[in-house]
Formats: sequence, structure tokens, C-alpha cells
Amino acid sequence: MSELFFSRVVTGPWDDEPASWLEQVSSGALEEMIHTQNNQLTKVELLRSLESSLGHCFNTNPVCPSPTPLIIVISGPSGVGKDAVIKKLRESRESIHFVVTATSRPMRPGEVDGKDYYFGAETLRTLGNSAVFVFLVAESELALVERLVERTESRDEFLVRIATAREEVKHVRNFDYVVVNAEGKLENAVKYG
Ligand SMILES: Nc1ncnc2c1ncn2[C@@H]1O[C@H](COP(=O)(O)OP(=O)(O)OP(=O)(O)O)[C@@H](O)[C@H]1O
Repeated sequence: MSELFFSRVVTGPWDDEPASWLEQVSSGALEEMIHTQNNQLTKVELLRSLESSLGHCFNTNPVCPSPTPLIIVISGPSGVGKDAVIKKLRESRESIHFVVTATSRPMRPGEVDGKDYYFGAETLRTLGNSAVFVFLVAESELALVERLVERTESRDEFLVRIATAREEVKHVRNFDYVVVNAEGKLENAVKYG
């Protein structure tokens, strides 16, 4: 009985401990207790004895580490629908807890860096392989421009946004996925994205 017990302990999560503790246990108080009380020891007593021999209590934390959260970075030209897609995602997937989008456009009045967006998306590149990078596009440049018309105040701002969008689209191959957020098809972008 004691042999079986020992083998379970040895194959436990203490593999990285020096081997000397095993000797200490096998030749120490535990064996003595097992034999001197006619096998009347309760499981609790055995555990306490083992803990005392090891010099620390058994850890009740889960041995299996909690899963690493998947980080999804959603990028795309201004006005393509990043916020709209994320809002829908959060409504439909309970497991998504917290999302902050990154943008290369300047901050607007009232927006807070790290709350509404991270301004300077390149810093997210340091996440490397631990994140999935998604690039959101409209079905065409015209579709994006039409979407921008409704929210762009000045002609100059409009031209800057279009120029920026053209630059951003050039880097599309650096992303893991490209998702099309077509006009009136937000649900599809969320579903297949
Ligand atoms: N599939 C779609 N069809 C029609 N309109 C859409 C679609 N997706 C988003 N929109 C609308 O386009 C506008 C821009 O969307 P949104 O604010 O989500 O873009 P964004 O990429 O987050 O922009 P920015 O980076 O400038 O903050 C909003 O009015 C939104 O309702």
C-alpha cells in the first residue's frame, strides 16, 4: 500500500524537486506512522504527515494552467467599420471581454488613448505570434469613400483619409486574415470573420 502511495507522489508535480526529499519521506515519519498504527491512519493524517515531511502544504491550485487568451487585433482604414464589427462581436460572443482597437489616425477630441483606441498600431506588432491580426476592408475603395462621406467634416480631412486608407491597404499581406465588411453586410463580416 505504501509503495503505491509513494509512486503517485513521485509522479506528481514535484518532478523538479531534488531527489533528496523522497529519501527523507521514505525513511522518515511517514513509514513509521503507516506501520505503527495498524493501518488505521486516516487519509488526512497521511496527507498532513507528507506535508510535514516535505516542509510545505500541497497546493490546491489547478495543475493544468488556464488557457492563454487569444488576442485579436482588428485593423483597417478609418470608417471601414472596426467599431461596428467589434460591437457586434461583443454582443454575440460572451467570451470576448475587452477590446481596444488600434488606429493610425490622429485622436479626435474626447477620445482617450488606451480607452477608445491605441494610437500607434505598430506597437502591437511586438505581440508577434501570440496574436491574430485581422485587416478589415470594404468591398471596394468606392464603398469605403461613400462610408467616409457621412462622417468626414472637411474636404482636406477627406483627402487625407483616402490617402491613408490607400497606404494601409498596401500592407494587407502582413495580416493573418482579411475580412470584407461589405455595405449592409455587417452581420456577415462578424459571422465569417
Ligand atoms: N457593413 C456596413 N454597412 C454599412 N455601414 C456600415 C457597415 N459597417 C459599418 N458601417 C457604418 O460605417 C460608419 C463607420 O463605422 P465605424 O465607426 O465602426 O468605423 P471605424 O473603422 O471604427 O472608424 P474609425 O477608425 O475612424 O474610428 C458607421 O456609421 C457605421 O455604422
